[in-house]
Amino acid sequence: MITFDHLTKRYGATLALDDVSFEVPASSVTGFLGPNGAGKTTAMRILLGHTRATSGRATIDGRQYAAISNPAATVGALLDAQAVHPGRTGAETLALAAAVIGVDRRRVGQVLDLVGLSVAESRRTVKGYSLGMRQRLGIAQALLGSPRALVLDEPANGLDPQGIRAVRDLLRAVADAGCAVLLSSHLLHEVAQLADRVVIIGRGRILEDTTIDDTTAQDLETRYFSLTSTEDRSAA
Ligand SMILES: Nc1ncnc2c1ncn2[C@@H]1O[C@H](COP(=O)(O)OP(=O)(O)OP(=O)(O)O)[C@@H](O)[C@H]1O
Repeated sequence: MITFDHLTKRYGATLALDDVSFEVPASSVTGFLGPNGAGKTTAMRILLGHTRATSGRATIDGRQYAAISNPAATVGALLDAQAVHPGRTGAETLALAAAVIGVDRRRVGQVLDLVGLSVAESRRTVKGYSLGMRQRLGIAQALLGSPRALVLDEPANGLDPQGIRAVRDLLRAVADAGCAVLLSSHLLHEVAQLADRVVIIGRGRILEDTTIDDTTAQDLETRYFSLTSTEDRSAA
C-alpha cells in the first residue's frame, strides 16, 4: 500500500502540496488527476525519494523510500520516459537495469513482452524510438523487479490507441496480481475505464478521493471540471 500522510511541500513562495493525505491500496489502480501544476509529480517525486517533503510522510508498505531494503521489488516507477540514454538499445537499457537490481536477465524478455515491444524493436537504439516506444520501455523497466507498488506519471503520454489499450490491460493485470498502482493522467475517460479509485488534486490540495463505480465513471468529467473550476474561482 502507498500512503501519503499529511504531505506538504513548499518551493520558496509556492505551496506545491498542502497537507495531502490519501492511500493507494494493494490490488487496485488509483488515478491521480489534476490540472497542470496541481502537485501530482511533486507527490510522486517525494514518494520515490527524489525530493524531500517540507512536512509529512509518503510511504510504501509503511516505509519511506530511503528505508526500503529492496526498492526494486517494492516499487517500480516511470516519471520521465525521456530520461533514458539515447545511445543504448532498449534491450541493453533493461539488461543494465536488471543487473543493477539483481534480477535474472530472462526477466528482460518477459517485461518486453508485457509492454508489447518486439525483439526487433528492443535491438534498436533508444534515440530512434517514438515517445510511445519510450513509454513502453519505461514501463517495462518499472516492472523489472516485479514490484508491489507501481508509480507512473502520465503513462499514456505519446501512446497510440492500441498502446493505450495495451497499457490499460497491463495495469489491470498487474493490480489484479496484488500491486498498488498509482498513475497520474490528464485522460479522464481512460482513468474512468481503468481505475478503481480516483484522487483529484488542485493547487496542492486534495479535492476528491473516491472509489469509481459505474455512476462516478460516467460523471467523472463533470465532477472534475466542477471541482477544478471552483478552485480557479476561489483562487481568483
Ligand atoms: N523544482 C521545483 N522548483 C520550484 N517549483 C516547483 C518545482 N517543481 C514543481 N514546482 C511547482 O510546484 C507546483 C506543482 O508542480 P507539479 O509538477 O507537481 O504539478 P503536476 O500536477 O505534476 O503538473 P503537470 O500536470 O503539468 O505535470 C507547480 O506550481 C510547480 O511550478
